[in-house]
Amino acid sequence: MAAPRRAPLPLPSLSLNHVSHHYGAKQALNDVSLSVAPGEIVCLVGPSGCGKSTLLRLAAGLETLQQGSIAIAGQTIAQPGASLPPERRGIGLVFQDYALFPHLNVLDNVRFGLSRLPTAERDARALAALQQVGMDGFTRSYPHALSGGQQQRVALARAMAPRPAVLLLDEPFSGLDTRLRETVRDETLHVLKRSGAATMIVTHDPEEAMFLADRIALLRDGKLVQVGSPTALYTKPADAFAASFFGEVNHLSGKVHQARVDTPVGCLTVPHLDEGAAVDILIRPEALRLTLAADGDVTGVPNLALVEASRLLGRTSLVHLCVTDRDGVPHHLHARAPGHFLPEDGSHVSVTLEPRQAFVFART
Ligand SMILES: Nc1ncnc2c1ncn2[C@@H]1O[C@H](COP(=O)(O)OP(=O)(O)OP(=O)(O)O)[C@@H](O)[C@H]1O
Repeated sequence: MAAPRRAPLPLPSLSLNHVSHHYGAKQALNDVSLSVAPGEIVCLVGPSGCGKSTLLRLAAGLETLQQGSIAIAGQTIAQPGASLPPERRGIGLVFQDYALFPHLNVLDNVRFGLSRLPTAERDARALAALQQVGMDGFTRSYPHALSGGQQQRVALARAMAPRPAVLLLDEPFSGLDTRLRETVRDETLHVLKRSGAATMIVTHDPEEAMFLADRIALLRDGKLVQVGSPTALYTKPADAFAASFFGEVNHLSGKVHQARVDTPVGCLTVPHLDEGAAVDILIRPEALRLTLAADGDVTGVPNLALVEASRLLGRTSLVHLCVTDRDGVPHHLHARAPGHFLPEDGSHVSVTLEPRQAFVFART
């Protein structure tokens, strides 16, 4: 019987293929391949200097491609020696500083990118884009009279008004204070999703990436470390760097014995690692579940820990613990408990380890 015919997968709106880039002797990107599907949001994250902005600038055409190729909707738009200029790529750009024209009002800022359309259509499109971001009440205002959040929304409307297939945003929220940033990025997420554009966002903030992204691309020293859903990067990190990048971790070390690794708070099974291998153990603070030990004699309490300090951090409590391994060596660990859980300094707790939030990697 013939196999059922499947609908062809849509072409990715943006694909970067084997892209490498040097600034003089400095290698900023090393063989990076990444694609963004229509309607998808991909966040580029990584520590400062890892090459995020360079990748975005290459996609935008603001940097000349040296190695690899870039395609939009399956058409190559850049390869070494032959590149379409930024304005002919069908890309919308939003930068950290919004880059609005100070001498143009809000409506004219948004109309700017629509010069090829008849006037009536230009106005209608610009207004529609401003409506999408809730700024249609400010058409006659000038950028200096707008707050940072309002300017950011106008910049987004300007980038979206020509209905580009690809939107590129470089640290779009970093100029906003914490409160405003949360509101604006929530609104932006919904606007971007409605736009249907393939969107690539550069951010150095892992939490922001987890909030916005359908997929996250984690870069380190110009190389892709891992690409996947926020859940995959958080729960199945590719290495110790990826595990530490998306949240605090406790670091321990150990050795594999009979497919297990012993820690002062319990055993972890590691069938994939070689017998005798030295390993790094990374445990998220929320993986340590605490139970108060009864007052008095605590001998025999499993995985006993001494409470050194505890602090309420709002929705969670952070408990500083001292645990002792089999050799009597003390280790300082952080545990995070939901809600209000503040055992007294000097008291004892029993610790249970949630293995899904603990990661073991062979030491390299
Ligand atoms: N124009 C340039 N000339 C020389 N080196 C550069 C240039 N632009 C970037 N670099 C270097 O290339 C590397 C990657 O820079 P890039 O700006 O892409 O990193 P990034 O991840 O965006 O960093 P940040 O988060 O700090 O903005 C860094 O080491 C940086 O110093």
